[in-house]
Amino acid sequence: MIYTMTLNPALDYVMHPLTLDMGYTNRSSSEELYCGGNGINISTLLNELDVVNVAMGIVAGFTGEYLINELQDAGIASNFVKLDRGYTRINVKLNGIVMTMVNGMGPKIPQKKVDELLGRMDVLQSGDTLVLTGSIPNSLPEDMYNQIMARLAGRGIQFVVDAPGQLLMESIKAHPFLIKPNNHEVGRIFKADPMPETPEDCLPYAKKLQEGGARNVIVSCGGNGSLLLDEYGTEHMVPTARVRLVNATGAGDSMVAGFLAKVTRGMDYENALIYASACGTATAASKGIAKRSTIDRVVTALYKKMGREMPASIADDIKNEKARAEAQALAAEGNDGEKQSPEGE
Ligand SMILES: O=P(O)(O)OC[C@@]1(O)O[C@H](CO)[C@@H](O)[C@@H]1O
Repeated sequence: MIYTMTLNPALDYVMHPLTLDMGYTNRSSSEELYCGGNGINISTLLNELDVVNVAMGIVAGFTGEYLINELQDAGIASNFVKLDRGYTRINVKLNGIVMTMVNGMGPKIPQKKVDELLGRMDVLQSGDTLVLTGSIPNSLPEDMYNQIMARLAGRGIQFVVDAPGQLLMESIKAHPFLIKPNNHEVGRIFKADPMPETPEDCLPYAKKLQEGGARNVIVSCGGNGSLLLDEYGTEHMVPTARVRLVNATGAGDSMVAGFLAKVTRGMDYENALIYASACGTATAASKGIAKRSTIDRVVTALYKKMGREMPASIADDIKNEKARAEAQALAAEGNDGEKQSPEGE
């Protein structure tokens, strides 16, 4: 079973301002509200790929209630500790000509709620995967991820960490199965000058992260593709399919979800990376986290661009999903027909 941990979840309020003038009232042309926070995005995409998972974390207030209800409606199992005060943050994403984000700080978390969360994690068993991702609220210790991994150490649980800067460097000491920084994060960690932009540029830094303890290191490089330095020392580099950018929020999380969805079902690392890259691109081309139909389209385009044959398991999956969607559309048409018939009896 895959568990995702979001210590500081959010509702992502995406606004589309036509202009953005600091110091003036700006008007948005449309808005959307999504459940967010890295772990929740990963759970959402795993669910889209029919991978059963549990979203864990800490929520508060009316925004936390909304989040839990939305996850439930989407069929995602959740196990969140509820705070007695405060509210889950609302992160504002201003999606104009350039993307500007203002992420909230999140509620204050008392120690007794941290203890409750740690206690709930005792359900994890050998063979489970725990994804630790996203920022840690100010009121929690900086080494929170390490505390969690230390508590669960020796139980045969695989850890995946996607965290910024020092948090990531601390986490790799626990030998996580996978980490996934992006090229800029890697550049900042190692004070690289110039910034690494391509998978090739990132390779020396991925090696350092592996030397520090991480087993598999994926570095995403936006439109320049991605790199996986796997635990056997093999380097995999994959380009990105070309799409029209709609909203990059959650693209990195979608990569992690796509990779896990495939490796936990036994796929080799190279093809899992290609699939992961397609999931990230599909989300960048979507409003919110990508739907299955977009992922299937992007993954097909990416294999074509690479001039490679798609593994049979992915091709079959796409065929089955297409047949399911067509059957569903037909059934819906049938229902509409019934409703429209004026006096059916
Ligand atoms: O403030 P953090 O925890 O660093 O990042 C949170 C966040 O920006 O990351 C996700 C995208 O990865 C969004 O859903 C969410 O708003």
